Amino acid sequence: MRTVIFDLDGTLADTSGDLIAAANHCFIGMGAGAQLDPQRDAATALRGGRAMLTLGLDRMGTRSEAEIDRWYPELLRAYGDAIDHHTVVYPGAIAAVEALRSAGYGVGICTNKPEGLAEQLLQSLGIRSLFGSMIGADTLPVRKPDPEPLFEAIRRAGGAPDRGCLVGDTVTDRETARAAGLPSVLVTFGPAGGDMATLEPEALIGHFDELPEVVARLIG
Ligand SMILES: O=C(O)COP(=O)(O)O
Ligand SMILES: [Mg+2]
Repeated sequence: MRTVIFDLDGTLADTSGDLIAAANHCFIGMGAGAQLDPQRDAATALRGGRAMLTLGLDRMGTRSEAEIDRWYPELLRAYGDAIDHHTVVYPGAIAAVEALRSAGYGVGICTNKPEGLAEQLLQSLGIRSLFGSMIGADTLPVRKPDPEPLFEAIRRAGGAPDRGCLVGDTVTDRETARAAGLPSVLVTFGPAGGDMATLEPEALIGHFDELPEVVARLIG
């Protein structure tokens, strides 16, 4: 079976608002006040918790790996407590996934969010059952850009590892697909959308309406 694997943050859903709220909770806990702005820092948020802590601690002038390690668990805890207050699925994402399923493709998720939080978010958005597989950052001993989580997401969705593609929003997704020898589709509707073309993916989409046709062209 041909399979389409999706990244989660910044691809299927705009999770930046809840991620930034969790990071700002940490900076307030450090006594420094909110450091990240939901609009201006959205692209950093979509690169994950450690990227947000790095940026905020840089602004405070107190960045260290030890401080990032110390606050990362608290960030995840705060995020899990309010995971779906601001988060929205991108326009057309559900319809595109349903169209791919109807056309006979397997669909799954490969994210660098911890698996438990990714499951919680997908459940609360009501979209978990659309996907035949879900591989998170800690599901396997390795994470993206290692190709193995992508291969495993394809296998668990019932597909063949040499007949799939990855839809994502960052250089990490591009590198994962390249390492797997599979085509990537990058979305341009997110906060870093303007930079996607420089990564030279096999395809770019500005709206999910374009995805079924692009997938058919790339993997048949
Ligand atoms: O949390 C992250 O590091 C990014 O998550 P993603 O892989 O779903 O974009
Ligand atoms: Mg992403």
